[in-house]
Amino acid sequence: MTSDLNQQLGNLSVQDTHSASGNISEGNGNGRSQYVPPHLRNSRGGGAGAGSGNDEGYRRSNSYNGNNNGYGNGNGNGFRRSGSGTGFGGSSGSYSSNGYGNRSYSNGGNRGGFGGGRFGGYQKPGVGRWTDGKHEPSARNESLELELFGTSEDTSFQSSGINFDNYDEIPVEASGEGVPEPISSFTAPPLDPLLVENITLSRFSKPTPVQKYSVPIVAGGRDLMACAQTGSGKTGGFLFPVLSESYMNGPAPIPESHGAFSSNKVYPTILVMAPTRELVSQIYDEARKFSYRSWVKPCVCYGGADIGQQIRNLDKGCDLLVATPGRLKDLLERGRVSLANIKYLVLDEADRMLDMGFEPQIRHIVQECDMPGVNDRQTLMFSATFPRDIQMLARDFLKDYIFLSVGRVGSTSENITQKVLYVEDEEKKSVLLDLLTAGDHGLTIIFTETKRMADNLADFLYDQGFPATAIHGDRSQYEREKALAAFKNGSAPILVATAVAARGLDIPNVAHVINFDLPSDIDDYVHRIGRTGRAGNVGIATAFFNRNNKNIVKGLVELLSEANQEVPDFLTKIAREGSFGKMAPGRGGRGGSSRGGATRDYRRQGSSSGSGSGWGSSSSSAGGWGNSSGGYASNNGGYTAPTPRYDNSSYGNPSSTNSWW
Ligand SMILES: Nc1ncnc2c1ncn2[C@@H]1O[C@H](COP(=O)(O)OP(=O)(O)OP(=O)(O)O)[C@@H](O)[C@H]1O
Repeated sequence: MTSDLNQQLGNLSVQDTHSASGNISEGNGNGRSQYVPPHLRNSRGGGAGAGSGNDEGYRRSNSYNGNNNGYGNGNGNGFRRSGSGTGFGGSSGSYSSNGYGNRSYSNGGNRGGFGGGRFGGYQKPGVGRWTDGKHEPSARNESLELELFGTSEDTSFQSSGINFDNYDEIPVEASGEGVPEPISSFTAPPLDPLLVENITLSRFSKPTPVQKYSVPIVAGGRDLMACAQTGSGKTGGFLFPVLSESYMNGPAPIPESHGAFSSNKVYPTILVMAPTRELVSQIYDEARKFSYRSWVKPCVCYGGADIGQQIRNLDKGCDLLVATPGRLKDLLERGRVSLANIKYLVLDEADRMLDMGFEPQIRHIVQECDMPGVNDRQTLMFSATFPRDIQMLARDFLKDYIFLSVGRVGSTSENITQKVLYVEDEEKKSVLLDLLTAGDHGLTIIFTETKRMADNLADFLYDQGFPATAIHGDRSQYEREKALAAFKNGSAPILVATAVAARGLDIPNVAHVINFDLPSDIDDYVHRIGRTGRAGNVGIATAFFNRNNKNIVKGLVELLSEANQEVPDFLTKIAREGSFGKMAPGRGGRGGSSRGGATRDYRRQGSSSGSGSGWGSSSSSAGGWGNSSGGYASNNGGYTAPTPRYDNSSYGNPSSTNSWW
């Protein structure tokens, strides 16, 4: 695949030139020679047979009502998520909502009959219980297993790739007092046997580095801030230990002050917060797998969806709540959720949540509601990037924590072959078409900076005969789910996305990520390209760079170098051009210097790492780049210190007034 790309890029002749125009559309001899670049169409008297032949002709409005394009509708299921995986707890209407799993019936702190005797012995398939201080897993259920775990042939499930074992080579740094020894395999003990069975059903044969460390850290009662490369199993990194411990220890008793029969309120043991709907849905799907047959019932809540339905699902019981902060705040205000029993608080993509302006909601949820204080819960933060200022903020949420970094903080996986092309804005569509035409890369995600451009580009590609769909914050939840489903099932193998799809999404077979527009923050680049090259699979990331992206050039050069990727000459040259002190700080800007030093465990700044693993000195390349108190990089490269880069007015998703997403 990589050699295909190289050949393809060679044909494009854009690597080392500042002008990619002119001959790109001609003479690549790849079977789409009739294609005329859109920006040249008028001058050439219209399209030569490809697509609609006019730039104005992007037929589709934002509404995407689905009847003019066949976007992914080949499967006849109307893009609805299949019942599997997103059933919100999925029980049929036959359960009464009161008391089903309601811990107010528990006895002496033990979870009451979750599906147990209170229903004449009926136990919902795949749902265990905690009775009299003991965990009673349910019997196995073949059809549910098939739904949750699929088969090894099923390509809609991510399987680990040829480079999976290479994760073991990545240097790990764990700082903090008393770091426990990592585990080396999924065994019981130390893991709970039921969890090990579920891991086996998931066809995971050995833990990734972040999982190896997180299991004993959490088992030892410690808090954790974990930073590991995209696609390296962070979700399991928090789910495995918190589920395992929960299976062994059961739920906490409901505080007496809450009354014995506080109906209509759930008391989850585990709370996972993440920034976007798609991500919380995905975490929920994973939680369903690993909580199979256990007493732990997962639920998911996010904005933009019917809150009534979510409340009805909560009423059926909720032990592990996965939520976006905005919706959770709403549910807390309505008195439907109590956090009094939280033993484990997980913040996934923590830096992004703060970046998006979620900090007030998160602080409210964590510090001003009824959640146990920092000393009475365990708190885990996970991301592939941890800017220094986010680490500083974490001081309020974590206690005596272990800072774990697998590889250099914010680094990209070597499983991703990165290419940077110099492409002027007006030439991007041409180059994109040639890239898409020249290779069959499987599923491709194309990132744009604005929602408008995402729509525009999806329409353009569609008109050019490329089945594309779009996902961004202005689309309804239904449209977003529909687009993702069409992308996943391959009926629209090109997804044009804004940053809303940049984080956490784990879609099998994404072979190519194209940064049509580069982000203004290098961390965002790291997450975007991380949609490919996951779980040891290989992938390609191509970026269109021009002088408008100068603000991230230094971070980009550093990233490419440390991931052993080719650094094009034009990039090195621009990076040397010297005026960077004035520019937006890119990665380091949210708290400091450049990529290197600013992002290690801030508690150890200036000390040596002690890992002896080539992890090296800390703040090597500050270079007057950024400043330690700097604000967020704004879209246009200026500083706008206190303002969140994204407005989160609706579901914690950037608002429609902000054209970014
Ligand atoms: N131990 C394992 N063995 C095999 N596959 C695994 C293992 N752990 C996780 N995976 C798979 O690897 C893929 C990536 O995992 P995950 O989504 O947790 O990555 P991540 O580190 O959270 O990435 P991101 O930073 O993008 O959120 C998933 O498909 C997951 O099922």
